[in-house]
Amino acid sequence: MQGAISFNHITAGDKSLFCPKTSLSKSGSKFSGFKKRSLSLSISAVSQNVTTPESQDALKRALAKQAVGLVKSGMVIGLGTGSTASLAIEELGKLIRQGKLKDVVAVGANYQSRVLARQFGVKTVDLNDVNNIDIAFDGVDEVDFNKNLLKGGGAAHTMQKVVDSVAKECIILADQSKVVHLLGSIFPVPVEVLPLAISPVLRRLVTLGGVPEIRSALRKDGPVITDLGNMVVDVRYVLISLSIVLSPHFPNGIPNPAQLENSINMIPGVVEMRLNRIVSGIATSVLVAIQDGDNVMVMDLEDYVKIVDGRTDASSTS
Ligand SMILES: O=C(CO)[C@H](O)[C@H](O)COP(=O)(O)O
Repeated sequence: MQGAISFNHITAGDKSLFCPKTSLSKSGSKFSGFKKRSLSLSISAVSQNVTTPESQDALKRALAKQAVGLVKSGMVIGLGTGSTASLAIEELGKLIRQGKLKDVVAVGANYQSRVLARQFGVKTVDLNDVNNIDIAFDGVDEVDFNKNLLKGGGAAHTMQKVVDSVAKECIILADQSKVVHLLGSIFPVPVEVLPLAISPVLRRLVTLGGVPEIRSALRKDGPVITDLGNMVVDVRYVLISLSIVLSPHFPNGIPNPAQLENSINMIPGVVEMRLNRIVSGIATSVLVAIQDGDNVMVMDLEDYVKIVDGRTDASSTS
């Protein structure tokens, strides 16, 4: 059947999870311990929209469970920030409390992950106390089909990038609402900036074609100040909507994330922005969770893209 892909059915706890037959890990051990049976997935699953916060939470929970299933005793784990990474920390804590994992320590990228780790019984160490990180888990605001990542919705991207890049393996957890054709389609690009350099940086961002806005805090007057004491500027690339002429399907978004990341990170006063895929010891894996009727499925981004491509072919031939 065109657009269909074969999956293994994985049962984990009280939820039904699914994953593709392809392994996510070079070690090939990712899905050990799960019960498998075969399943055929219709392309209709990827066209469903995640519309309720409840269904999105279910996808994030499934991603979290899948991710911590990769952890082995004795590992050093990198903890990202955001609601998805927080669920992974909670699930990791459960496995440690149940005695299924021993001697696991974690490096939290930010205050949020360190606080949650302590709350859920995950021992934390400083990044400077470890020689390497075995696996890092992190959420994402947008991910494109080439694993380019737009992060920083929680103003935490600078240290996340450091932790993720130190990790031998970095697993990005994306519910299906996060997968986009072009980065910047939904979210602005967050740039962490030294407060004393804010004006010159804003001017340079404008010359690069962006429309920058200093991020304001919600429950504090004035700007968001990051864990590192800096400001965050959110940049929209409305001018890039000129790409509508070249690419009518993607009226907005960033055609070349690596180039834009390099240009912005070269501006003096910019601490960090994060668009480009992470190049670490082992290539980043992106797990995507999708809703298929009552079931939640978790798969590699590559397999998700295959399904989307199937949908494209099917509609273009109908
Ligand atoms: O980059 C981040 C924080 O700076 C988060 O990973 C990103 O915002 C995703 O968050 P969530 O899992 O809550 O959707």
